Amino acid sequence: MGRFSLRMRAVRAPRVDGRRAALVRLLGRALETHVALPLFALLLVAALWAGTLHMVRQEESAARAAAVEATRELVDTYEAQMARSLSGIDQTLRVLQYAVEMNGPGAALGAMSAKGLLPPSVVFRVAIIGADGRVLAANPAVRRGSDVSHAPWFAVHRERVSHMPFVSETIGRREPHVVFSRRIDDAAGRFAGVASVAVDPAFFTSSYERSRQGERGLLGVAGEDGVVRAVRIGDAVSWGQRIAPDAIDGVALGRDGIDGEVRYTSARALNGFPLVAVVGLSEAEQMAVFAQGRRAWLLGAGAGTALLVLVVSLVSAWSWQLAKAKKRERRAQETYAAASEASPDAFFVLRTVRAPNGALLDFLIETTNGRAEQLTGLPKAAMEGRRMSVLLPAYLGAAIFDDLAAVAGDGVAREAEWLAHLAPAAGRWLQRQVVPVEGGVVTIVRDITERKLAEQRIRHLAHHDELTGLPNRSLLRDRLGQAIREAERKGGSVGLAFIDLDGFKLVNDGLGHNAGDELLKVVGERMAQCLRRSDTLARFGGDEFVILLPDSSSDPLALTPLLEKVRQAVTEPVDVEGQEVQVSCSMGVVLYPRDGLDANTLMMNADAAMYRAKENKNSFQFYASEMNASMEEKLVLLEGMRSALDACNGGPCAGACQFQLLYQPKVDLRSGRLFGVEALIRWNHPEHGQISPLRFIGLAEESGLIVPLGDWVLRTACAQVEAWRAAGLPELAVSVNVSARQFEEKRLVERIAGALRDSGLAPRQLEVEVTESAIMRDLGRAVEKMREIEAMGVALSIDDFGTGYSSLSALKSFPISRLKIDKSFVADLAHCGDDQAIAMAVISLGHKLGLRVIAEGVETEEQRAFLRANDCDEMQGYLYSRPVPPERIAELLAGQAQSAAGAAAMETA
Ligand SMILES: Nc1nc2c(ncn2[C@@H]2O[C@H](COP(=O)(O)O[C@H]3[C@@H](O)[C@H](n4cnc5c(=O)[nH]c(N)nc54)O[C@@H]3COP(=O)(O)O)[C@@H](O)[C@H]2O)c(=O)[nH]1
Repeated sequence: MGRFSLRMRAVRAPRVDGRRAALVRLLGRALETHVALPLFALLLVAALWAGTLHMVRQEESAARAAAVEATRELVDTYEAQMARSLSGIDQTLRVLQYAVEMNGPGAALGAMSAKGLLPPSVVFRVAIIGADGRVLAANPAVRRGSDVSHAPWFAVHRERVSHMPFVSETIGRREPHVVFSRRIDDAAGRFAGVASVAVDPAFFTSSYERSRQGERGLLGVAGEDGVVRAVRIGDAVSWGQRIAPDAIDGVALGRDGIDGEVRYTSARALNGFPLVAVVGLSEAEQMAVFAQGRRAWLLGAGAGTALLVLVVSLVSAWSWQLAKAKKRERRAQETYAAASEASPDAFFVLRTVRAPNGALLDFLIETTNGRAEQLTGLPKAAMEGRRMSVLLPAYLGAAIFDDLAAVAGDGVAREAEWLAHLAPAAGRWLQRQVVPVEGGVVTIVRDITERKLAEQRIRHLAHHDELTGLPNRSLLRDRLGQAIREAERKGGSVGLAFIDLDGFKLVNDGLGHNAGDELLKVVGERMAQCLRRSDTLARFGGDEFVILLPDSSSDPLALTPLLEKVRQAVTEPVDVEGQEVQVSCSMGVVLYPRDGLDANTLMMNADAAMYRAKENKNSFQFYASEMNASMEEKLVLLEGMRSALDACNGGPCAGACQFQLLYQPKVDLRSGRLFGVEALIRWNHPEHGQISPLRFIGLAEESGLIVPLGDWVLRTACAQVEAWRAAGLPELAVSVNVSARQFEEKRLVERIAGALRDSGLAPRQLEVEVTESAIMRDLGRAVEKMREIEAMGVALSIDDFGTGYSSLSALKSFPISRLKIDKSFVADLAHCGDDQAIAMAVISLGHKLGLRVIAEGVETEEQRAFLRANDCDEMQGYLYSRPVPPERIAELLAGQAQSAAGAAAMETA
């Protein structure tokens, strides 16, 4: 039960809370001006109209009461007047009766006149009528004997004995009148005639006062028979209508039968006469003042209502707009609060704290968000409502306060980045955005540490070499520029050394790029250790390094100890992937201002000096102005080579072909038989004489010209060997050197096939010599290509074997037939144990792989003897023959053929 009731409460509570909240919301809404004000205005309008209508009703009652009272007063007055008038008329009738009785009908009027008892004849016409109905006497006089016996009023008296006066209806067209009459009896009581007074009906309504009764008031006399004897409405007097006055002695409101006007009417019976006095006041006229007042009241109330509605509408509309704006602002604040809570940025809404004179003293934290808590390590409650100077005591003198104050001052947003020093954000890069708001500023703080680190990384990458971490070309340029400016200012000197490693290519090509990279790193570190902190060692790419000595001596000799130190550091052996390698370096050195006044000139001259040093290798060379000539010389040489080749290929402006192939014989070491030749190119320059391939093959390789040049060599050699065959000389093979660039060229196989096809040479008579380094540049691709060449039936041999760093395991997979021991190992073969060991190792290795081994550069008998003794298969060298023109080979071949023929003959003999 307990659990049940608890659960019930738990279930109900939210509904009750919900209802209460809805009620509170409703009340809250009702309290909003744009709702409360119209409601209040409605009440006000209702009260205004209730008051107004009440007042109107009061006024109306008063007006109606006044009208009733006025009617009553009027009827009193009129009754009194009529009573007096009727009494006078009746008096006249009685006197007439008496005069007739006393004086007889003929003298009665005279007697009355004599006594001044006749009423004015203008209003009252007095007459005495005999029993036969003939007028006996009248005042004013009428024709004697006029007969009125047919008049109803005469008949009434004749027929009936009554001592009451009779009042006729209003009669007569031309001169309307009401006849008042009394019966005259003789002494015996018989009917003797009638005394009459005819009165103008207007007489009865002459007391009509426009000031009291208005234009449409009513004043009149009616008979008890309901027939109006005289009635006046405004100025119009009429008679004969029928009315039924129902307010005898009272006041009634209604429409009478005379003109349909609604009137307050009152009637009084006139004592002694069968007449009723009637008074009426037009309701419209009586209520006119009230109606006017009512209109004014209603207009006032209407105007008040309209004004109120207008004011309330305006205020409500304004208030509604205000409420909407507030709602929007509230929503925006809610959204802002939600967004700011979800934001990765810290927000601080800061209000300015100012001195009475307006000077900015401080900022007060109004609101902040969760991220701000993390950034400052303070809970929101501890920050909100506190001054910045309390939370950050040092901030008033710091740049951040100046920033906030500036934004609060000029309303222009500002941004800044800084490295935080205070925990918990110490060491982090922060960015602040200060934005002006009403009464303060909003500061948005973002942690940009990651971005800063990335920027630093990018900056470092942009200015440093990725492999060695040394400054790169761009940073070196910057520093060189700076050093030049500094030296210019101080009158000092700057040293610059371009360094190129000798033999690096061999390591890189032979042991692979990883080994090359390792070597570069070690050499870079060693060179850097030789320098001062203020010096810069940069890597320009490949195996090129540059040393910048900003505060250098102007004497080149003073630099030599440092350069020597660097040179020695480089030449120390390096252990690369378990293999000891050794490189050296060639350095070209320049000095500012001696060798150039700007960075470009200095770098160009250092490069030229380095190229000169490269000629000797493992040395340094100071720049001399004539060095630049060699660069130009190179260009001239290249251009000459192009046109020479063009000529050899029968180009349009072809002169004589300046290239020539010499052939160096290759002989079998045991038999001494010439079995092949190596084709070696020569350039017979018209001005410079014969130029060694050592001078131009490198340039051809560098420029790419080696490809067409090599093609020419291939075709010429094939054609030559075929020519020897065609000349009937014994068959021999020709080997052609294929440089690295040639070997990598896509169409090499196609070119070889083309040379064979075009010359008609058998593929077995052609051998392609490739250096170790050319193969090792891209081992996979090289093996693939060698297989294609082998598939054509063309032999392959490895030139200069031992000078590179061939992978011995890879050697097995090479489809080669011959290894050539480099002449550098052969030169000291007779004396140098190392070279002997190498030669023997190469011979042994070659044989183990099933290859023939040839030694080149054999110049002496000792060398030949050693090679022969160590089972070397073949040789070439000056000992047997220098490279010679084809004719000489033909002679040698012919000689050999002759000797062979002689020997055969001797054998046969
Ligand atoms: N890609 C091509 N390279 C070529 C071609 N022709 C020559 N070369 C290469 O040029 C380098 C220099 O050649 P060269 O001056 O012709 O020197 C060769 C021989 O003359 C020289 N040699 C031969 N016997 C001896 C000797 O007893 N003593 C001695 N000091 N030198 C001797 O050796 C050079 C042959 O070397 P190699 O090619 O390694 O067999 C040279 O590297 C040539 O390869 C060409 O057409 N294409």
